Amino acid sequence: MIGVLLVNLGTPEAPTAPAVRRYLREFLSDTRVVELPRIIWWPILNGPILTFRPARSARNYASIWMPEGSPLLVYSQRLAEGLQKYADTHFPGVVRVTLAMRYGKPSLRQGLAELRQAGCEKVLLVPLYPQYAAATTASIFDKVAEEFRSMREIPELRMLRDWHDHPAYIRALAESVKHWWQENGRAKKLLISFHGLPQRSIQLGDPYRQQCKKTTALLVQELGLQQGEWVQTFQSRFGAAKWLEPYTDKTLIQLAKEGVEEIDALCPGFTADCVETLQEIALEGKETFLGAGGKALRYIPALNDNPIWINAFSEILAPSWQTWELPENFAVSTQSG
Ligand SMILES: C=CC1=C(C)c2cc3[nH]c(cc4nc(cc5[nH]c(cc1n2)c(C)c5CCC(=O)O)C(CCC(=O)O)=C4C)c(C)c3C=C
Ligand SMILES: [Fe+2]
Ligand SMILES: [Fe+2]
Repeated sequence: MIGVLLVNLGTPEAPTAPAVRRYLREFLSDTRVVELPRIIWWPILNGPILTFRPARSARNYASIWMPEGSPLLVYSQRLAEGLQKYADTHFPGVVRVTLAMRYGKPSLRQGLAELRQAGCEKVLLVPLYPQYAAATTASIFDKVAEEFRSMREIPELRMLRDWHDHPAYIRALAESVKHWWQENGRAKKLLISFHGLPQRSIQLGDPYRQQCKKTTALLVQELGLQQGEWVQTFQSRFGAAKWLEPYTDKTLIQLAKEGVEEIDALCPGFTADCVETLQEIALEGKETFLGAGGKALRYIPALNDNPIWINAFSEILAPSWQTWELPENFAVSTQSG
């Protein structure tokens, strides 16, 4: 059996200040995420941040919480189920898909244990981030390696490091945007917003900005957009340091001032909708844009569990299954739906 371990960031267990505090404490204690010396960071984290941020952040989560739970978890889980169904149809008995979170639950330890119990000697680790950053992708790898330290027999491991320029990912994004335009109409401007990163991370060697740029270039080409019909930005600034620019919120204000009336917003770096897309862009971003004189900002949903994406993602993952010990004479086809 080949195990596919999908891993996303993690999310609070409830939209309440105590649950958000637990989540932020684990997340923001990761040295891959905040690269400051602990002697400087610890008092800031345990002082102002964990005192004031949980309540504000909990309100943001409450505004987007689903009956089934946090959108990030709900959509990631549905994606895992969709991929399992695909695998059961095209590679029966060969692939076991499960979801884990880097922070919180379901934990990476649980995910690895589940795959071991299912008899997977091979594990394909799939961080759910199309663009590589040390803060996200490498942090997942670190945690998996840490879990391995307490295991006698570790599985054979592969990692899908990133897929920022994979044709199937670009096609899925373009198709989902076109489909959305058909149903909802189309604004003259497409805002393409990625999660930000401190500028220092790029200076230290993260390929993240370059990969975001490439995703955008390929996507606008696939959509046939001309200069002026799109703009790429970075959102979710945190703390006082300089983050990647242009900032999404400042760009929204500037566009409104320039007389742009309608914007469609897409966040291609997020495979699952979450507080960063549903609250920060669809709610707060819209408020910012309208407050500056814009008329409409319409958020285009993330790929989530869109069947277009489940098929495309399977196409991205299948080569690993195919080349990684399938039963002999196993007929492989990823072409048919
Ligand atoms: C403090 C530094 C942060 C870095 C560096 C960072 C990088 C980074 N994050 C994502 C994806 C997501 N981030 C999400 C939430 C979130 N991110 C930070 C901080 C950093 N992120 C915080 C404090 C939070 C929590 C929300 C808040 O309090 O504002 C989420 C959503 C989680 C959810 O539960 O919905 C995602 C997804 C990427 C891709 C990335 C680097 C490229
Ligand atoms: Fe983040
Ligand atoms: Fe945010």
